[in-house]
Amino acid sequence: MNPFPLTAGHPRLRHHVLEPRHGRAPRRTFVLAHALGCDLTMWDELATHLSADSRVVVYDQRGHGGSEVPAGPYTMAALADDASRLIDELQLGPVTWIGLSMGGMVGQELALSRPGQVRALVLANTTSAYAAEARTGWAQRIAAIEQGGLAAIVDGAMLRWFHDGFRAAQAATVARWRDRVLSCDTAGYLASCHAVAGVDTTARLPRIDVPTLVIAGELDLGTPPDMARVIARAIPQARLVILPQASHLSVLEQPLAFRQAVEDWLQGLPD
Ligand SMILES: O=C(O)CC1=CCC(=O)O1
Repeated sequence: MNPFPLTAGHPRLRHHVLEPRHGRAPRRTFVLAHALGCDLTMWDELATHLSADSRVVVYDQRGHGGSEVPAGPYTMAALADDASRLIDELQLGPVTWIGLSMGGMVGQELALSRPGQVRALVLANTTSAYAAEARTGWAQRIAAIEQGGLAAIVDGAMLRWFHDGFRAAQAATVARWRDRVLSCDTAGYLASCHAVAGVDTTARLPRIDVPTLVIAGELDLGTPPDMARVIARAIPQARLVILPQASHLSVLEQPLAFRQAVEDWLQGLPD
């Protein structure tokens, strides 16, 4: 566990480094980036699994979890710059990036702005842009939080994050993630909404020239499969996998299927 060693003048980011359990040199290095309103614990299960033979870094994005909350609004470029600094300062070399939702947006921006830092990408439950109607939805969400705090939006988030069957069967998990949203720093969440609402990589995606796995949840209402199709069509080396019975937080709803999709894809890549 490494607390806060990042450069003065930039937000300190809570992060953990899991070294490979087999004790030898890491096969790969992964960085895992969480969704809006979540934190690094979103990856507990996948990170444990990947660290059997690889180095895995999980971190809290600015405004989230145990990381600093600089004044907003944030931009996707700033979030990608945070990630780039983390990779540099931990001397991770080119990494395999796994990002879900906001974490996938940061992954796109990082691969575009710092191509030397990314050797492969997993973009899960994410988008490269929002249409006008969805951007209005983000403006409404921001206004609702400014008026009523995170309590005003948390139930809507649970409906987008978890499908009906999961909410019924896994009430304790849903309650835990609901609490996680409510315990977010409100200013950090709001500042991050601005970055997410402004994501805009679609026209640049053809420049991403690393192997990319695009994962969608068939029931995802926040970033539906059509958004994943746009990304997968635009990135030359992309593979698209749509997970059945998965909504927005697909790695929590379908951890085995998510992991299997990643493993199958990794098998076709060089170490
Ligand atoms: O909270 C949501 O509605 C879904 C979402 C969009 C970006 C993100 O990280 O989560």
